[in-house]
Amino acid sequence: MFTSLIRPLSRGSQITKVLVTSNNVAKFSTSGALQKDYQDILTESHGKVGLITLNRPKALNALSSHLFHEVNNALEKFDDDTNISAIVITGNERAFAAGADIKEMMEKSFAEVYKTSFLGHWGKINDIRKPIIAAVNGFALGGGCELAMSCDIIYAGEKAVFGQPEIKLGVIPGAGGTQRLVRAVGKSKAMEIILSGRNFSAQEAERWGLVSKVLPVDKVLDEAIRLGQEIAGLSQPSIQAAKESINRAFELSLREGCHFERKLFYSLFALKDKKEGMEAFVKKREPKWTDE
Ligand SMILES: CCCCCCC/C=C/C(=O)SCCNC(=O)CCNC(=O)[C@H](O)C(C)(C)COP(=O)(O)OP(=O)(O)OC[C@H]1O[C@@H](n2cnc3c(N)ncnc32)[C@H](O)[C@@H]1OP(=O)(O)O
Repeated sequence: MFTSLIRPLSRGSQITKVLVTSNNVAKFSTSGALQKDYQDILTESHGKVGLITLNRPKALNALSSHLFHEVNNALEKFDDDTNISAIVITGNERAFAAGADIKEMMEKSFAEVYKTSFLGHWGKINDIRKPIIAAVNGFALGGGCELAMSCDIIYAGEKAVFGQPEIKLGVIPGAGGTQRLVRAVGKSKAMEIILSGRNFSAQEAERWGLVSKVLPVDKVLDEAIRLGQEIAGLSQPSIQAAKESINRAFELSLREGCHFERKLFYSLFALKDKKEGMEAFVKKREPKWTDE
């Protein structure tokens, strides 16, 4: 049996009708939305912003391998789509994602996860060139917190709950949690959170620098899309260069990072957009970006 729903969308968005079938396969009825059928996610475009909604509500968006393969597929499609300049990943009001799917992992042996490189596909998100914004409401636990931290910017609803509770399952974070959390909040806080497995609030996450903005629950997605649209309105080669350079800060020494940044800065002088941006400033007019 088919049920239909119209998502409330922000200003300037395309209206997309989502048909949810009894086996939870979503189809999109307007042009501009992806034609690919997914089972565990929904995808839409809002102008130049691609939106991925995790959609396993009964399991609090637990990250099964299947769901994550779909996320990777959608991310790669948006990254290759010249009509898309920024990507937003969200869940629902109850959960962004309550972690990796414990029911899927429960029976897996060491030999199996090792031989099949169980989390091998997790790193694909790090190769996406376009900015990714996480719009987090509800639980962002374990792999859900790691997914949010793999995004470039996190906006959180005031009731969002973050945490790395893996220690309570007899394991440790496995998708970058021990590495990204310590870089975001420092060693002492990261140790406290990961060794105790205790959750923390959106307000704490903002205070510690993990989250860039805390918003009312019903405003998080709209604001994330609005930020994506703001970014999409700028020169895209510069946006991608800025993202690449900021991410290098996690891997290079300060000296190497500044050297890398300088080279990228010089390279942007080859762009028409550099000439346009500077000329527009001097002539006191709005720039017209061509992304060239
Ligand atoms: C493929 C990429 C994966 C990369 C992973 C990298 C390594 C990551 C490891 C992890 O993430 S381990 C998991 C960490 N997360 C948790 O430990 C949280 C588990 N969930 C909870 O503690 C609770 O569900 C909650 C979030 C505190 C909410 O509690 P509440 O009482 O409100 O709801 P529940 O009845 O517990 O849940 C509703 C429904 O959802 C199912 N569910 C919730 N979380 C998961 C999960 N992580 N995996 C599988 N299923 C989950 C839960 O079982 C319920 O379903 P039913 O049992 O009623 O069918």
